[in-house]
Amino acid sequence: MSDTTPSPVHERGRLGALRLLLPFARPYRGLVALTFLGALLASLAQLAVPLVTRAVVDGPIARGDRAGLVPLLGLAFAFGVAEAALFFLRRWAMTKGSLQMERDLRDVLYQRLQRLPVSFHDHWASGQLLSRATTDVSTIRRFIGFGAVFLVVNLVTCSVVAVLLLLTYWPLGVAVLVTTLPLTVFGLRWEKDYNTESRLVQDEQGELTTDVEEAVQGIRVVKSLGRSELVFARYDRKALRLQALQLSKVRTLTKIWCLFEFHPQVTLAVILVGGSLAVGSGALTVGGLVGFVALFTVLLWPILSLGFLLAQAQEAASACDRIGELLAAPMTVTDAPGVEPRPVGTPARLRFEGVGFRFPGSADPVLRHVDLDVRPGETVALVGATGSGKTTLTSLVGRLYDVTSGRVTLDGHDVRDLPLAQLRTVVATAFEDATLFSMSVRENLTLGRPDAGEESVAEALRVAQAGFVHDLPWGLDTRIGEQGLSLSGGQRQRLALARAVLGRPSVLVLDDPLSALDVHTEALVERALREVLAETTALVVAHRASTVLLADRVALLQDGRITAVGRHSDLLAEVPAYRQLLSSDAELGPGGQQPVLSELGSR
Ligand SMILES: Nc1ncnc2c1ncn2[C@@H]1O[C@H](COP(=O)(O)OP(=O)(O)OP(=O)(O)O)[C@@H](O)[C@H]1O
Repeated sequence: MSDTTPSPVHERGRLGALRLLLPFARPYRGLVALTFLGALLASLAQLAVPLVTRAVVDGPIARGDRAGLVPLLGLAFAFGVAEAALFFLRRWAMTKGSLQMERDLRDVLYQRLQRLPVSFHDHWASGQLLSRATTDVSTIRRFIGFGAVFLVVNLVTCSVVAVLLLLTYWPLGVAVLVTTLPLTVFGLRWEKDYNTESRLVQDEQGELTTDVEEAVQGIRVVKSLGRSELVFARYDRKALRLQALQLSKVRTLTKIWCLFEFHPQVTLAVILVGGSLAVGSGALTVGGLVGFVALFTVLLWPILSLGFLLAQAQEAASACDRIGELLAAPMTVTDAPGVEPRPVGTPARLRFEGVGFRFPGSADPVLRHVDLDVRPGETVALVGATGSGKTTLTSLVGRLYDVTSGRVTLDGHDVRDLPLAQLRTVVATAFEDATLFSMSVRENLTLGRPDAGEESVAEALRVAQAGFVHDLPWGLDTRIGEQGLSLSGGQRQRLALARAVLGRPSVLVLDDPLSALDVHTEALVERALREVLAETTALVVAHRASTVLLADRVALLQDGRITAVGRHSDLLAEVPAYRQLLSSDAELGPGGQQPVLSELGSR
């Protein structure tokens, strides 16, 4: 997997990136509305208490009217009960809505990752994708389940309180508003820094995730090379960098919090001094001052929490930015508009017509003017030096990549004119690197053909000589470990082969499928495979001389061009490059391959 290509940290988005969440919130607008309504009404109920307090001080207390206290205290109690009920409503609606939105976001992201083309995955480190699909989604859920609501509610509360303060005694109200100016100026500046730092931290977390994933997946290589310490040192350097970035982020956050902590103390001092003077001069009643202070105390939590909530919003915005990059990545391999299934026979005719291919971002094409006609029922072996483009050519059949010039056809239909679902049913591929999933053997086998019956499964297992699965503890229902690591390389390869031949596809693409088998098993698999190959069209990448023997014809690929096609005995006799390739293969290969080569000459 190559390095990631996260977008550079820049001004893009900032809080505007949160717009990404709007389509996810739309289906739950009822719950969202209830959440905001509950939170707003609860805040207003809370605001009523200082107003009642002022009425109590200036009314019954000032007049010594005990009986007048009762209705006012009853009113305060009613507001308290209402606040509690609204709190419950808000928590219920908020939790339900945010968890549903989180699930939707996860689903959309997962589907997108599945549908993005292989060329996208070639350029993105898996750790970056993992951290976006897990950490970033959780960050967003925390924000929509808490921060978003209180950010809005607290801002509304602040505005309402500001108006009430101005109405209570406007000179003091203006003084309070003036003290918020530094809060706004510094807050906005640091918020910008925090945005940049959040993004850097999240990207670095993705890098670390990639390192952990690669170290775990490649544990055998690392151990056998004795490079654990080197790998750890590399990881530690990144961990240190993450720590430094986090420290810098915390420094900015601390500055923001200090500002928001310090502000209310200064403002309270201003209120007490100014308020006392106003009461002394008779411009304000004692009840008015008590109410003013009580109103201001209602503001304390909204102001104190604003720093934390803005930080949470910034992190969520960075997470939206990062997830947005995945959702906006171009879907290059898709169904053309209006494609309909077309008749494709079994076996089908596979043709490469003037095919050229260049990897995105590469200067030179890997394949040039490839013409190859594989007749129905024929098996063609692709032979070529390492890096000559064999795997790339086979990837074009099932549209893992799309040709950049020319076309690939099945029974005369351009593969791009077939629906992907149909194409990937009629074309089956077994890769050299046999990937199995954490599922039962049966689920792994029937992944591409969920409707395959017992008979087909048994037949596929026979062809791939994979009868060993019946000896597993629960037979076909045995769950195999992550990526099938609990099986040997040869066993995994045989299961992957069985998966490909299951259901007799119209075209079978085998990318050196027998490389991990011992000579004896290889011979058994080949014998059974011949039966399958007789009934299907097949393109087989062959590195080993013995695999070539499965084919009716051989195509020699050199530097992205097909330079010779023919029976392998003819090529052996007439094409020096072919002869050289196979003989160097034999010289480099184990001694066990020598007899196979002598067999080659006789065919
Ligand atoms: N995702 C990719 N992005 C850019 N270049 C790539 C990518 N995958 C392969 N290549 C390049 O394309 C060329 C052909 O690769 P390919 O894997 O098709 O060769 P191959 O003939 O199958 O090799 P081998 O026999 O070693 O499997 C190589 O030069 C390789 O470096």
